[in-house]
Amino acid sequence: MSQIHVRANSGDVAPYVLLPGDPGRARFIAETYLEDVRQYAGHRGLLGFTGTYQSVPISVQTTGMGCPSASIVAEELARLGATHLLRVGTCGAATPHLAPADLVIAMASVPNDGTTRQFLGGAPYAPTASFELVEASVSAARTLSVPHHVGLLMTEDAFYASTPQHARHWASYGVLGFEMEASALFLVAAMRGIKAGCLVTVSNDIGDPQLVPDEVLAHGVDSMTRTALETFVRIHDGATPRQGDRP
Ligand SMILES: O=P(O)(O)O[C@H]1O[C@H](CO)[C@@H](O)[C@H]1O
Ligand SMILES: O=c1cc[nH]c(=O)[nH]1
Repeated sequence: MSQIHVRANSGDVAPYVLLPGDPGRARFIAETYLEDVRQYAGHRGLLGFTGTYQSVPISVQTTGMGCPSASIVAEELARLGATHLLRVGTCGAATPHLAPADLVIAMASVPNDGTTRQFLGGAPYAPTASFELVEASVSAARTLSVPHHVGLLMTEDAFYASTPQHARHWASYGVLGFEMEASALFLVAAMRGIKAGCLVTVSNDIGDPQLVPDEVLAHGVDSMTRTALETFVRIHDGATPRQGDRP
């Protein structure tokens, strides 16, 4: 049955789904890295594509910006049979330790957003990435020689509310970068019994409207995407019995 927002049917979406916020990035990833691609959704600009990477079926689904949209997409993907969701996004750096286009592999995200608050009724909760996805992402980044940081993000609603002072305050608690979807993806995945992870590349400093130069960000998106695809290959290979494995 087609979902209300992600207008796809069961069988359209692969178990492994990359989640960019930006529909342009979804199309770019699908057309650049996947083979045998077909677009399965486009309603409301939530472009979705399925293809293969090294023979592993993989989808790329736009989340849109912010937790309300990302939580809808995650819920509908779970209903469509997705088992592993891996965000491929951008973040604002909270600390000078992060350079432009650096890769961050999230372990968890501070939920400074209204969507998780509504789901949880205000109860305290720590939205956390799947260890399987974190471990496979770190391993993939190491193999591909992609420099990376592993740690805490903050998810927020109001892009323009954050200031450098706010960022430095949260950096003193270990927050590396700010973005707008991870907390809801981690929570919805936990509620649905599926796995979620989040990779982000640094597009700017918090409170600084200056984006990193296009060619630098393109390099960050490429490194992040290759890391994400290799992550899914590892998980798929680990889950698929090879010849000689015991039944
Ligand atoms: O580049 P994406 O994946 O959209 O991610 C970040 O960029 C948007 C804000 O500019 C928010 O969606 C934020 O999370
Ligand atoms: O949420 C975000 C994403 C990228 N850059 C920011 O400053 N904030």
